[in-house]
Amino acid sequence: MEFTWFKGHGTENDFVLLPDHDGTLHGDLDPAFVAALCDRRRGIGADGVMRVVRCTALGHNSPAEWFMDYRNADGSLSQMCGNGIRVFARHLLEQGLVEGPEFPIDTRDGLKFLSVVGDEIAVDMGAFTTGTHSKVSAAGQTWEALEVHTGNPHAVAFVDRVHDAGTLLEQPAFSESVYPEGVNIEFVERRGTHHVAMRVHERGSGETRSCGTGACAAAIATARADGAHDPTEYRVDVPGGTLHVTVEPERTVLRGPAVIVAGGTMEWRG
Ligand SMILES: N[C@@H](CCC[C@H](N)C(=O)O)C(=O)O
Repeated sequence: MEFTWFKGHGTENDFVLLPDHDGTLHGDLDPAFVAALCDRRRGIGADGVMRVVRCTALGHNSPAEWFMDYRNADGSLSQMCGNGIRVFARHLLEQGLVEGPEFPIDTRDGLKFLSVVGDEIAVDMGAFTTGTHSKVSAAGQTWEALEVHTGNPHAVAFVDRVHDAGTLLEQPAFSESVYPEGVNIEFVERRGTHHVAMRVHERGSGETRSCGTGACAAAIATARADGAHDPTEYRVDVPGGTLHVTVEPERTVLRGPAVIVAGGTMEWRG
């Protein structure tokens, strides 16, 4: 198989982009191929793959021209990726496929609005919901975690130090009755006023260096603990850099760096 590909990241949450403007590639993107592509030893290496496809090619009647078809490193689908969509937006801008500085992109979680803010890209993530508390465990410790949905499911646990979560090489334990479809788990440490640090174990990808929907979930849980009602911006430090999340009563806006670092054509022989 021959592909055009690009590689990009947002705070080191990294992705392979596969342009498939007219939607001919879909049948080839089986989970085993995606997992091989994302493998850091036998593939290009990434936390996820994004197929860049026109909404019309999918038969979607959308105000957006482009659809982000997102897959995790194990080949599973997710509804939304906050860093991925910002990298996807950078790709569209660099390739002249959209006119900036503001434009929509469609996702499995619906339409998202992107904007260029200086060197960074922001995404209006839209509505979120919070739910129940349940327990998560890692490195021999157990914490209460708040259920937050930012397009995909999250469990947010406040810890003394992000280091307390241990190596995160294994899946932290979580409540399968609360999260029957799996969950992204954030370990969040308070650093100061409107400032937290976060590590994340992502559903379908393991520990990653950042997670945009996770940063929003962490900021939502922190705003809730702070009793914040007005729009409040939180700084979220992740191992791969820094994200900013504005929490409003009905929605969040995520902002941070998003870059394309390589691209070319490949003949896949894996
Ligand atoms: N890294 C992403 C989230 C990707 C999807 C997630 N692993 C899931 O399965 O829901 C982000 O930046 O939001």
